[in-house]
Amino acid sequence: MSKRTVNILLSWLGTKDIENMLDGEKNASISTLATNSQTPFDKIVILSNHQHKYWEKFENFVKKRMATIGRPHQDIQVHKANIASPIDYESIHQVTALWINKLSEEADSLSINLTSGTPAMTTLSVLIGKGKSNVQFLQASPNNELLHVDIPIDFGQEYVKSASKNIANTATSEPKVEQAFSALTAKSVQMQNVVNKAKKIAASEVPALILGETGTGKELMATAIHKGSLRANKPLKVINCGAFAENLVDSTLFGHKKGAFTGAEKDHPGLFEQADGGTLFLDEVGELTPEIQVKLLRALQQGEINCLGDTQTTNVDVRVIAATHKDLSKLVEEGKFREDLFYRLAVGIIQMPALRERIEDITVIVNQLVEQINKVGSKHPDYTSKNISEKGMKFILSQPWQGNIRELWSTLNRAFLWSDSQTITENDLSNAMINRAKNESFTDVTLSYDDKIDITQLVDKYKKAYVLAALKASGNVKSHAAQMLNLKDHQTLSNWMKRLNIKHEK
Ligand SMILES: Nc1ncnc2c1ncn2[C@@H]1O[C@H](COP(=O)(O)OP(=O)(O)OP(=O)(O)O)[C@@H](O)[C@H]1O
Repeated sequence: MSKRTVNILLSWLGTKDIENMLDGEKNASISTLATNSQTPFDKIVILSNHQHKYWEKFENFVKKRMATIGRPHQDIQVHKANIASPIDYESIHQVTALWINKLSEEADSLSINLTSGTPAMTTLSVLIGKGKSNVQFLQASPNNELLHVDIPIDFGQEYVKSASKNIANTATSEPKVEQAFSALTAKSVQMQNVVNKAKKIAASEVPALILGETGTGKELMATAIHKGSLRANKPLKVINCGAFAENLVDSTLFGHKKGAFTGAEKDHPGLFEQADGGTLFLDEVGELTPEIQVKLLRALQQGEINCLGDTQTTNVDVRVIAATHKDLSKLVEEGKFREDLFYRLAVGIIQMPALRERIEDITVIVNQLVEQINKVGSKHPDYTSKNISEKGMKFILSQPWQGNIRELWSTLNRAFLWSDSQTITENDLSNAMINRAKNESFTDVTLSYDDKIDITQLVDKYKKAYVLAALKASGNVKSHAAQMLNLKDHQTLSNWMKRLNIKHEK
C-alpha cells in the first residue's frame, strides 16, 4: 500500500491579504494558492504579527473559499509571530526558521507562499527554505493564478565556495563525503533520507542538532558530518554533557587558568580551544545548566569564550554539533533550555530513526556486528567463528530494540559469549536479552485512594539495587557494569553512582 503524502502550506499574513479580505470581493494570495493547488493541502499554517482581531476573520475567510471548491475540512491555523517589527531580520529569522524546520519535518512537501509578507519575510523564507529538499516556493499572480517559483541559485554551493575561501587557511583537503558516511548503514529508505540530509549539512557550516533515542547512532552521525565537512582535517572534540559533574562541564568546555579554583595547578585549554578550526560535538546537550547555556550561546553568536579565571575573552572558530535523546522543544517550553540557544543549535536538524523503524537495516547491521565480534574473538587461538541461525535472525527482527544498536550489540556479544555452539539460536539470543519481563511485572501494582508513595525515592531505590548488583557481578569493573545495565559508558555509571550516593570499591 502506498503511503499518503502530507502537503503543508506555510505563509505569512500580509497587510495586502487583510485588505483583500476586508474588500470582500478580492482573493488574498493565501486563498488563491490554497484553492488553486492541484493536490489539496492537509494543513495551512499562517504566521501573523497583525492584530488578533483579524485572525478569526481571516481563518473564516479562507475556510469559506475552501468550502466553495469542496474542500471544507482543511486544517487552517493562524499563529502569533513574535517579531520586533516587520523589517527586523533577526526576529523574523527566528520565527521563520522555527516553522520551516518544524513543518518540513512533518510534511512530505512543504509549500511556502512568497507573495504575502514583507520583503524581509520573503527573503528569509527563501534563504531558509532553499536548504530543505522537500520545500517548494509558490506565488500568486495578480490575476489569481498559482505560480511555482524556481530560485535558480544553489545557496549550499555558493556558501561552500565562500566558506572554503574563508577557512582555506585552516582546512585544506577536499571533504571525502561518501567515505565519511560509509560507517552509517543506510539500506532503508528512512536512513537514506537522513544520510542525504546530513550530507548537505556536512557541506555547509551551519550548526547541527541530532535528535534520536539512545543508541541510534547520533555520535556516529556527528563524526560523519565532521569527516564530510571542510573541517575534516581539524580536530573533532566530543563531550557528553550529562556525564560530568556540573562544575566540571564549565572548565572542560571553556578551560581554566592556573589558580582559577582549588586544584587548578596549571592553565588548561577547554574543548572549544582544542577544537579550534574543527568541530565540537556536545552529546546530551539538554543536560547543560542555565549558566553554561549562556556561555555556549555567546560562543556560538560571537565566536568568543571566557576561560575560568581569565579576564580576557578568546576567539574561537568552532562548528558545534549537538545531540540529545530528549525533546528539546519541550525543555524550551518548560523554561529549562534557552529558546535563543535552541534556535542557534537547531539549524540543521537530523532525526535519527529508531532501529525498529528501519527493519531493512537490521540484517546488514547484525552481519557487520557478527563479523566484528568474530574478528575480536579470533585473536584468541581457541576461538571458532560463530554465526546466527535463520530463526535467530527472525527473532532479532521481531524485537523492539529500545536501546537500538547499542542494545543489539551488547545482546549479540552476550549470546556469542555464553553459547558453546557455533550457531547462535533464537534461544541463545532470547537468553542474552536484558530481562524486560522483570520490569513488566510492575504493571501489576495497585494503589488505594489514600496511599501516599514517594515515586522518586522508589525509583532511586530500584536503581541503587541494580547498580550495586551490577557492580558486584562485574567485580567492580565499572565499564562492564555499565554495559550490563545498558548505560552508555562508565562515566554515565559514575554519574548515577554519585547521584545515588554509592561509593566505588576497587
Ligand atoms: N548505522 C549504523 N551502523 C552500524 N553501527 C552503528 C550504526 N549506528 C550506530 N552504530 C553503533 O551503535 C553504537 C551506538 O551508536 P552511538 O553511540 O553513535 O549512538 P548514540 O545515539 O550517540 O547513543 P547515546 O544517545 O546513548 O549517546 C555504536 O557502537 C555505533 O558504532
